[in-house]
Amino acid sequence: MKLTIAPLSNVLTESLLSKIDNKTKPVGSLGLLERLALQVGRIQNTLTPAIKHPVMFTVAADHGITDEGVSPCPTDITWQQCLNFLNGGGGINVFTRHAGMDFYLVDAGVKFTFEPHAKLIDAKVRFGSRNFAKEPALTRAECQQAMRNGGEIVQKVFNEGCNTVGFGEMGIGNTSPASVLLSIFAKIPLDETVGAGSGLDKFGVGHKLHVLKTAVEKHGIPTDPIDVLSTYGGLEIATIAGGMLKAAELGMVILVDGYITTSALLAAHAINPFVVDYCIFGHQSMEPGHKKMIDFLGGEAVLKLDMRLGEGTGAALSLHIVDAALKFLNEMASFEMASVTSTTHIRGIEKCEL
Ligand SMILES: O=C(O)c1ccc[n+]([C@@H]2O[C@H](COP(=O)([O-])O)[C@@H](O)[C@H]2O)c1
Ligand SMILES: Cc1cc2nc[nH]c2cc1C
Repeated sequence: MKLTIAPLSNVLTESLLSKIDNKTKPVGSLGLLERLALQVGRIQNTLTPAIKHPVMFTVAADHGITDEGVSPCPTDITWQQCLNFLNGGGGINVFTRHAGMDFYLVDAGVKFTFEPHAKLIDAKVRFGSRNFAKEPALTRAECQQAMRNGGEIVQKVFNEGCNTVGFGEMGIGNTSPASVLLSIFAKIPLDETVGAGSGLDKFGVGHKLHVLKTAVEKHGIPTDPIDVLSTYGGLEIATIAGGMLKAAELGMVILVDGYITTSALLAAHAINPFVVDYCIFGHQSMEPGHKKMIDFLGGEAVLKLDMRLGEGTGAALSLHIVDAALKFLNEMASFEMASVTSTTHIRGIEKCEL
């Protein structure tokens, strides 16, 4: 994979900060909205950033590790939910419509043969990953193919005028690979990364932890990030990682969803750390490891809504806030325009009395 991701330029940082500080408000009073406006302004290298033709990719795949009883859900739910998405009835359909985002379901490796559909992108590498309790989940070639596929789907929407891409996923069992990736990339013991996923009880979580520990003892910890992703990852995770790297290379804004999507970012970050500069963490999921991922990557979540659905739902919801951040930057009056006495020379909350 070609790696030409530029770190964010500082050329406009001072001008953006001064534009933000000159809005008719106490300095810093729009909090995270100010940080988002600055970040997107720097990503797009403009004082008037804007979201254009935002697209959500919900990437789906099945996981051989479900043979070990690590999920409370039947694996058929993966393909059944995919059909639900294609019919427009999933949570992600509702929230992408609400956010004015285009939606695509990407089949990276579902154990099902779908009929062609306008909203379906066929990027199937194989019918599910292998059971990594027994053998590596993917070959390196399969993993790299999935990453290339992710890059290609992003390139296509970019060519069509999209500058903001959201990633979400669907895949029964995929909190297991996500927990292993968190443990390996952030160097956190598995005991602290494994959680309930889609709803395991404490005995189920104990079993999942045992399965994952045994698997990591068997295969060890590869030094190359693509080998980590091949051994323990999944096809949707690899596809998303490749998509994120391409989106950053193209200077796009990346909306990151929950636990599994962020595990893909951990892999992408291990390949090129600058990818994170382009990422907005849509929400902080209820899966306890998600906060650890965001902290490790030095990010902050836009929303905290006690959600743990995945699909891209948290990323889609966060677009409203990102949009509001860009609107204040573009539309709010400056002190000069509104003939309001400027307080921008006053730094520190205690002195900002408007
Ligand atoms: O996005 C999250 O933070 C999240 C947290 C827990 C579960 N999920 C969803 O639940 C499924 C995986 O859960 P599990 O228990 O089967 O590993 C998968 O389809 C995910 O979209 C998603
Ligand atoms: C119904 C259902 C919907 C989902 N969406 C993402 N993961 C899911 C898991 C289940 C079980």
